[in-house]
Amino acid sequence: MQVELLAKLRSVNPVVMNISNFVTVQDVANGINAIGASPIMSEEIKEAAEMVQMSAAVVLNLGAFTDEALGHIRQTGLLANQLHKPLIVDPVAVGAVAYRKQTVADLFNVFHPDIIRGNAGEIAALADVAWQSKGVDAGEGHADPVAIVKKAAQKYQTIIVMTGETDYISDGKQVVTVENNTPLFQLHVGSGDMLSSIIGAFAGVTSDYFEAAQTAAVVFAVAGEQVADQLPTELPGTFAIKLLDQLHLVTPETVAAKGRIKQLEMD
Ligand SMILES: Nc1ncnc2c1ncn2[C@@H]1O[C@H](COP(=O)(O)OP(=O)(O)OP(=O)(O)O)[C@@H](O)[C@H]1O
Ligand SMILES: Cc1ncsc1CCO
Ligand SMILES: [Mg+2]
Repeated sequence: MQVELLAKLRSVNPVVMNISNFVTVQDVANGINAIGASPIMSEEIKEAAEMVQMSAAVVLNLGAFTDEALGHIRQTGLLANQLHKPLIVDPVAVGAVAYRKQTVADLFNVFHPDIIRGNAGEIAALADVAWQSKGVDAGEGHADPVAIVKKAAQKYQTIIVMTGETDYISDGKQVVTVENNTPLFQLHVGSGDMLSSIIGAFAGVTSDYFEAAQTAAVVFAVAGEQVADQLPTELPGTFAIKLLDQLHLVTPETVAAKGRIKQLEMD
């Protein structure tokens, strides 16, 4: 983890292009803005080339796409690869809906994601590991998270961020964990979507995507934990508002002091 990346992000203010979902689009745009990057959302294929070109990173959220949108998603992913822009994919509910799993497999035949961010149910599904996903939520499973995240990273030759009570981040060889967090994240629909796009913001200011993914995960988790510490009880609405505030206020020094990030020993 390089906390200095947070200062760099804020000085560069990278443009992050998103194909988002209608459920969480506002939170995602505000999350990108609050951390110190510049969001732009797109729904039109005719602007894809120009918009990918002007962006520092591209995030494809597969939360609620139509058949028509798939052409745009496909083209944008392909352009991101061709123009060497970091490409982040959030494979929402890919463990719960077979159509989505097939769609993601088809998309990954067209373009290559540099980073995939999902919950345990989503990453287990991508890794072909048995798991009981539940809608957009992680659901239940017993497989070893370290094995899942490594298998997914190896299968797709990419960086995987698997979020949950502990976040697991792997490049297929190494695995890093982030233990900060608060259950309040789960009471706010779109916490994961926000993180996926914030990962894009970090990947927009470094060519080391493993580093970008780890730093984004720990910054986001520390900000959420700081908010939870200020609340007298579980207040999901207040949490959502204050999370935006804290993404803006959180400093590299606080993240360095409070971040519980560990590199696991691999055999
Ligand atoms: N049980 C938990 N306890 C604490 N923090 C959690 C827990 N589950 C997830 N988180 C944190 O919540 C954030 C979002 O991750 P999550 O796994 O919930 O994504 P998601 O399921 O895709 O969310 P969404 O679909 O609402 O966008 C991450 O920062 C993650 O670390
Ligand atoms: C609830 C929900 N449904 C489709 S996308 C979404 C937001 C979480 O990704
Ligand atoms: Mg999600």
